[in-house]
Amino acid sequence: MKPVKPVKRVAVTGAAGQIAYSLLFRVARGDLLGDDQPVILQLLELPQALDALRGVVMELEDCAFPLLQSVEISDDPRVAFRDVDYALLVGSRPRTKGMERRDLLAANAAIFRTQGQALNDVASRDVKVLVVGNPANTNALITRRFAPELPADAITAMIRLDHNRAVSKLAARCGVPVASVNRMVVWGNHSPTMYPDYRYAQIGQDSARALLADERWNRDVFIPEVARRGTAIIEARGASSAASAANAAIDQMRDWVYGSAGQWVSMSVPSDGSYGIPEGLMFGVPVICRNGAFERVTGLEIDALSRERIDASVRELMEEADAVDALFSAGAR
Ligand SMILES: NC(=O)C1=CN([C@@H]2O[C@H](COP(=O)(O)OP(=O)(O)OC[C@H]3O[C@@H](n4cnc5c(N)ncnc54)[C@H](O)[C@@H]3O)[C@@H](O)[C@H]2O)C=CC1
Ligand SMILES: O=C([O-])CC(=O)C(=O)O
Repeated sequence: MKPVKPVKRVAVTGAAGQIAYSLLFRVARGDLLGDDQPVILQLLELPQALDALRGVVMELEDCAFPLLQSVEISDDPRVAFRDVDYALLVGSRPRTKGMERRDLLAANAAIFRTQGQALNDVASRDVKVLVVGNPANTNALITRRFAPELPADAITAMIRLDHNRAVSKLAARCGVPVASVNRMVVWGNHSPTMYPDYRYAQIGQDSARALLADERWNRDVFIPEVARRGTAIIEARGASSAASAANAAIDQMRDWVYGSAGQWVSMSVPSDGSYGIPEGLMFGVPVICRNGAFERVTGLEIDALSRERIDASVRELMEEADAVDALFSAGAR
């Protein structure tokens, strides 16, 4: 038996929602932090969802997870975030048919301002925060803006679901196992402007692009279908992706904590100004995780298509950032 480590506190917001219904059970059984890491779950919900959340807690209890030390619930972020080591910010309003993520901006700006302030004031100084709730990149920008005392790289947004979708699609097209694909990149916003980019992808030791040599499939199938996959799932299921989103949240946070074993993974992180992405913008880029930190992959060539796609996401995120500025300067403070 492995030695038992000191307990870690994991906050999850939107804990009575559909993503959390997949996420919490996997965190409690060790999929996030490992099978020798005891956890305390600190769950945040809106007051009207606390009864439903009590039902979820009963189910967690009924699993008798050996690693789950306790579960606390609250409708106050200053309680739910106290001393947390990891925070998964899932709670917000999901997009429904016909809505784009930008439509959700105003409602969510207030939520992520309050939660940013609470993290700033009461979370562990080493906290790692992953924003899942849409519009994820801009919600993360707001969280970061209101948590100025946390380290610059403490807050990331999720683009791992798009990364996983891109890996899966490329593997299927090439008829290879997903595990043989490395160096996939998804740039930009978690929205239809994202840019899934397999120019550097490897299948085993080989270049995917050399193996595939199908630029038409790239432009007409791969990029649009990965970018619109969330919409396709809403249309098919009548609800937005949940189990795959929870899985991606675990993948992104686990790699951040324990490392990506030399693999490139995509994460939305504050831009350092490289690749022509304005500094500070929360933008999907390739990183390698090691020693509890992410390192941006540098020096990739940006060709004409890549420039066009990256610039589209930059424009969209700049517009969202301007809209947030306008909201806060119009009295939301
Ligand atoms: N970044 C990504 O790749 C993905 C993001 N999403 C987004 O994740 C979010 C959650 O999705 P679902 O779980 O399906 O939604 P859901 O509607 O099933 O659950 C959301 C939960 O959040 C709660 N909530 C709302 N405001 C809150 C607040 N201020 N504090 C605490 N809890 C709050 C609600 O009461 C609800 O229980 C949505 O914004 C969705 O669009 C979904 C899939 C992928
Ligand atoms: O599209 C949505 O609203 C849900 C989502 O983010 C995804 O599945 O990628």
